[in-house]
Amino acid sequence: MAFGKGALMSMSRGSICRRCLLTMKSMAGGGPISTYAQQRGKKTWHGPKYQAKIDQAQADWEERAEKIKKGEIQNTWDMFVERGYVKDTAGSTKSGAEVNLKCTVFRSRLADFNSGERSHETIRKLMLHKRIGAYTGIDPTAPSLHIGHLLPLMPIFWMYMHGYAGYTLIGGATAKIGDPTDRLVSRTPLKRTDLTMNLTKIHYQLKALWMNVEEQARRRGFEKDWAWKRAVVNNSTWWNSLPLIEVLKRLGDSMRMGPLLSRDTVKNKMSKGDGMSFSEFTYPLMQGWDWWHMYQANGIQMQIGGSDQYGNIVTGVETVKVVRDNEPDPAKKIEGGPFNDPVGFTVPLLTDSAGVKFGKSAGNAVWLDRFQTSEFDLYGYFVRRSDQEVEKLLKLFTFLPMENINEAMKIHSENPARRVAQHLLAFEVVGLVHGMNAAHRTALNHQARYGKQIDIPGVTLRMPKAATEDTPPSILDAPKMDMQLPESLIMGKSIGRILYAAGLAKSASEGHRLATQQGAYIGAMPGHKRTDDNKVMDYSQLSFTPIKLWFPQETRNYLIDGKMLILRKGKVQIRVIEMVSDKEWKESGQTYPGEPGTGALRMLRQQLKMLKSGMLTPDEVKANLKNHVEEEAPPPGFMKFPDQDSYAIRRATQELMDEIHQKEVGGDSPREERGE
Ligand SMILES: Nc1ncnc2c1ncn2[C@@H]1O[C@H](COP(=O)(O)OP(=O)(O)OP(=O)(O)O)[C@@H](O)[C@H]1O
Ligand SMILES: N[C@@H](Cc1ccc(O)cc1)C(=O)O
Repeated sequence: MAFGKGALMSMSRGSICRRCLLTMKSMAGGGPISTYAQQRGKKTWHGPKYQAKIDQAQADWEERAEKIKKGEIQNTWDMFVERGYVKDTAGSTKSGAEVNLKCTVFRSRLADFNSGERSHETIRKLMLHKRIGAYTGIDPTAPSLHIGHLLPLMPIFWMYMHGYAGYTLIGGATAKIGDPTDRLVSRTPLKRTDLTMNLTKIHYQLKALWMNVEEQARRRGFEKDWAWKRAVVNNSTWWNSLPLIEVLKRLGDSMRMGPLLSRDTVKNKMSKGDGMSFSEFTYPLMQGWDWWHMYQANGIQMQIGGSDQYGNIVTGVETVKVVRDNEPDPAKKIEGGPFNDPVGFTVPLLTDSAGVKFGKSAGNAVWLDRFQTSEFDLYGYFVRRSDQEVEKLLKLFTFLPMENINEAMKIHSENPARRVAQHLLAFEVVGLVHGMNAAHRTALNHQARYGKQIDIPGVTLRMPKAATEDTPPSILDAPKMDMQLPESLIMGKSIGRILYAAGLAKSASEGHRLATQQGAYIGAMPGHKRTDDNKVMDYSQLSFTPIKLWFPQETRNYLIDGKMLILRKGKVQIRVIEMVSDKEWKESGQTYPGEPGTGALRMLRQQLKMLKSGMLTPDEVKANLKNHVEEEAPPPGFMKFPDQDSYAIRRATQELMDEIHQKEVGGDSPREERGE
């Protein structure tokens, strides 16, 4: 929240002390519009238009709080409790008593907070008064999110739809250490290329999820306004440039060893497990520092996690307060107190039928990546849930209002065998994870496969239009991101050919065009110059730089760990390419577009051979070629192949056409007639 003149004037009603003024400003502005600079009272001036937006957002928030108080709308926190999202809460108001309540205007609001009350109540009031920001973090220790991750993400998504800031964090830095929580044996260190692959895939998965959240918000009638804020962040962004001395001074001096050593994870791992490394021991402090970073930079005052994260969240609350209160520069100090203290909560753990936490470590994950768990299987998983748990899951995993859930459960109870509630749940989850088109398509596929009419309350199933060439590529139906390509291509061929082979261009020449027009990107440090030694992307932090037309031998400079290349076209078409030896490539039986001796060229030569030997007639050859030839009518005596740009293909086509001509009409071939 900035100190525009207008805001200051409108704030000057009553006698507000400076500290309360600051608190009030951050309270109303909160997540999206209050930053560390602003909370610590640094005056930033905005233009009148921007200021008007801020004032409007603040007025809307206060109006909303009034409506909640009158019982006209529900406090978001109460909704969380009602739907079963809240397991344990963290953060208390003890420091609230320290706030100086001299001013008259603000006293009543601050008085809402009682010193030492339960964090549950504090959060409720905080969410009433302040547009806070919240985050949940995920370490990219697997190549996909799974349905267990959706659980802490759901309250983040709900908060976004209700006007709070929703942040999703990828732990590029923390994944290098590995969270030791609840483990007796340390995690196997991730290979650098695996970490890069995982974080690239999870980054785009989260982006797709957020797009679907927007779709769900529209579906449910939430009106998006200027103050809504969401983000996908990676903690490598700050850890890669954070001096150790700053962490030790701001945090290390004040954190006491006693409480850290007495944590169950530490005690158990040391006494019953394989011991604890120093970096594992500091993991919760890293997570806490993440929170501090986003607290001061983005107004993120809340952290949400699965119930196994409770200890880390409690340590995080402490970390944020300690680092905040250790600010040596008085001008930068952020006030403590009920409006500014960090709070958090955990969601219950989603378990399988044997009561085991769903997750990658337990090996029972249901993945959100459609190439790991198909849309059909994800739908099927939710259709199979029992009658006892379906209502609970509808509350947790859908944005359906409670009235709709109650109504659906009523219809369900009339004939449970039809599994109406389960189909509603499956339809909504597939809609959230893969988009509404996928939800309709998958439900209809289920209907066709099992031959039973599916009834989903409030939904008329429709087959979505198939994507066409002209439909802009969407992140939701993007092809598989990870692929392999052989060394001879990556190390020896032009970048245009590589783009073609990776499926990012329709032909090698389009690949070249992309490279000359800088329409494609490579995973690399941004803004490098041709002479830079270190162009390679940091393996824990995704960064892109436009591809230029370079010599084939240049591509090797961009290989991550000598064997991985990341390419991007547009915003969402990504390929994470593992370079394999030519021998491995051959053994795998794969081919890539434009591969010498494969595809069109090989087929053309084969057909020519068989035509010449009389094994095939000209009509048979034409029929065989049909699928390979481009749609548009070719000029007479000529066939157009998609990758005709290649000289070899052009030549082979011509030879074949000549042979067909000779066989059909005899005499000279068109080429000979033309004297070529
Ligand atoms: N089954 C689950 N139920 C609820 N929350 C979960 C579940 N699985 C993961 N989470 C939460 O998702 C967030 C990220 O979890 P994390 O990256 O540790 O995934 P994970 O699959 O639990 O990993 P691992 O099994 O390796 O510990 C954490 O807040 C975690 O508590
Ligand atoms: N420790 C969390 C992931 C996480 C990482 C960094 C954070 O800031 C927050 C959460 C987990 O393993 O589940």
